[in-house]
Amino acid sequence: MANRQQPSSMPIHKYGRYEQVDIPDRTWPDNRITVAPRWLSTDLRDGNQALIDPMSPARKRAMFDLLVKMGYKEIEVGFPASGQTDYDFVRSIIEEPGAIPEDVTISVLTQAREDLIERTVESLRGAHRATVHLYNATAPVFRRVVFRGSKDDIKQIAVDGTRLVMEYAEKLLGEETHFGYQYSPEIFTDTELDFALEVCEGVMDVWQPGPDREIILNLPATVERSTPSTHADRFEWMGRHLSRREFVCLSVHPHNDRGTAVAAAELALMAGADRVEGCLFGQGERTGNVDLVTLGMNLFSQGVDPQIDFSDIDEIRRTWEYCNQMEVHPRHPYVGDLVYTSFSGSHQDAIKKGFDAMEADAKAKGVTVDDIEWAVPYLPIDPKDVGRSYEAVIRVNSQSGKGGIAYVLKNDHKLDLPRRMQIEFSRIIQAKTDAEGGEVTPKDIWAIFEDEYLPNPDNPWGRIQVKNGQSTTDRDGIDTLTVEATVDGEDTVLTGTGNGPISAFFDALQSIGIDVRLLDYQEHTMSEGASAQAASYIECAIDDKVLWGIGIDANTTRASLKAVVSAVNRAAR
Ligand SMILES: CC(=O)SCCNC(=O)CCNC(=O)[C@H](O)C(C)(C)COP(=O)(O)OP(=O)(O)OC[C@H]1O[C@@H](n2cnc3c(N)ncnc32)[C@H](O)[C@@H]1OP(=O)(O)O
Ligand SMILES: CC(C)C(=O)C(=O)O
Repeated sequence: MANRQQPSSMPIHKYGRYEQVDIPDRTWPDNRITVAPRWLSTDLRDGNQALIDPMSPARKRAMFDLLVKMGYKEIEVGFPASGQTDYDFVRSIIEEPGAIPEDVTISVLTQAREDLIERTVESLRGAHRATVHLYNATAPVFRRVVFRGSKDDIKQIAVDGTRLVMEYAEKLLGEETHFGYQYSPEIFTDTELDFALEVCEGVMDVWQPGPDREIILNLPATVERSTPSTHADRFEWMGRHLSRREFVCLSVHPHNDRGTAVAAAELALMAGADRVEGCLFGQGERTGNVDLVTLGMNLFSQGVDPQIDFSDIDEIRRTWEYCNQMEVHPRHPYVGDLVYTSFSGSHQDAIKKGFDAMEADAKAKGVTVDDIEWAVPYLPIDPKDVGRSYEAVIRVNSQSGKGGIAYVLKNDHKLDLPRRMQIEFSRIIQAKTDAEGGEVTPKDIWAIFEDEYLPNPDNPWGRIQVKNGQSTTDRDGIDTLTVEATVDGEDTVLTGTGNGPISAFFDALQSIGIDVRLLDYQEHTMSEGASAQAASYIECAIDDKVLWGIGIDANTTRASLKAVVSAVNRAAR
């Protein structure tokens, strides 16, 4: 196959290849995610530490309450030794009765330095469920550049740090605190696997995990540098080699430097991870932490309960935007303004047909559309499930076709245009978008439709305005129609006969020199009940023109006569 790409002048010599894992009998590709993992939100820690303007106490509290309301049971609430703001926030939620629900565990991060550990553990006094999360970098470049130490020195930092956490917890925390421990070898993904394992084992030897005493080993892709598949290989390798595996909660903490954090988290779960750390909408250092909303909604869209409530996604977004003082991108999966919207014709056509088919399938089964499997093309989930309406599903511009325009008329005005009329009207809209560019809103579409097809009582246009009509049918089924109308500004009475009101009206129109031939006729009710309106569509040949008219009325005969008038007036317009 020909590839005409040419070498670029980019300085590729500056970058090394990421090392693969030797694990030919990997099993993760065959696994599926069938249940939600444990989630930890680090919005208040990793998310917060990446903000230009870190959250104020009020913004932190709003974020905490949102996370609790959504259903997160593990929440990293800060880095209390970083300063007074984080410390005070942790104290405030512990001290306020009921602020932290019984089943929610708060977690706090610290470096492996004694003074910081003491202050960190102290911040948790009185908490019901709390975890101290200790980290130190283990990756080669950090050993050399940051700590300037050997592997043994670096392992010792982790081991000593763990011992100090236990000592201070023993000293400062009472019986009321169900105390947990988490350790992270920083940039796990750049650390030699056997060394990462050795450090984790050293930490476990101190903590002594066992029944009712789990340890969380969190393996961060602090900077994402490999493909998600290699990331998964590393998780499978660790899962196979860790001792005391049944007491280890293996946690994944991807960042999004390559833009594949979501995939990295999902593949790590397939490779045995039990828990995911991330932030809402992918907030976090640089390109962000993995996006917990996308991960949760990906599960939902596969029929797996994320155990998190995303049903009011716009409220979640509003709170998030207030807390972070940032905006969610319009293309952000599941929440962006444009993610349930199609502009292009073929997408809109398929969406409209999809909605119609859903309705028909549900009707055939005698259930509602909410009871059958979602199958609308181009919409991975039903926008209604996250609190969105169908209003924005189709938006019309120069890339749109008849299906989209017909969808708007059906959805907003209950008008189910016949196919050839859709084509006719979409040409009218197309002429506008070609001439003016930009979007044509549903309001614009309706205004154009009304102007094109319906009488305007304030400013009547066209040769004929019908005021009243009466029809009688004789024993042979012949209709006689009498119509009071204004024709070219003159009040007049038109009479005609035919084998139905429409043909009688055509006959009446012959008397004023208008020759109309019926090509197609369709009608439908627009709503249920006594005050139901009907819409009639008529396609006729008038002189050398073929065009459609529409009539809307509570009475179907009147609706059909109005449709004829609509077509006749359009022909002369
Ligand atoms: C990957 C991550 O996201 S990790 C979390 C990072 N988050 C944050 O750093 C936010 C909060 N941090 C802070 O407020 C501050 O860094 C503090 C208060 C914790 C510490 O501040 P300072 O004492 O001024 O130290 P500073 O931030 O410069 O840290 C560098 C020192 O800590 C050491 N260090 C860095 N990480 C660790 C660690 N995990 N364990 C032990 N020591 C560490 C470095 O080697 C360096 O030591 P040196 O001064 O002897 O060279
Ligand atoms: C502290 C650790 C888990 C971290 O935030 C990272 O490595 O990204």
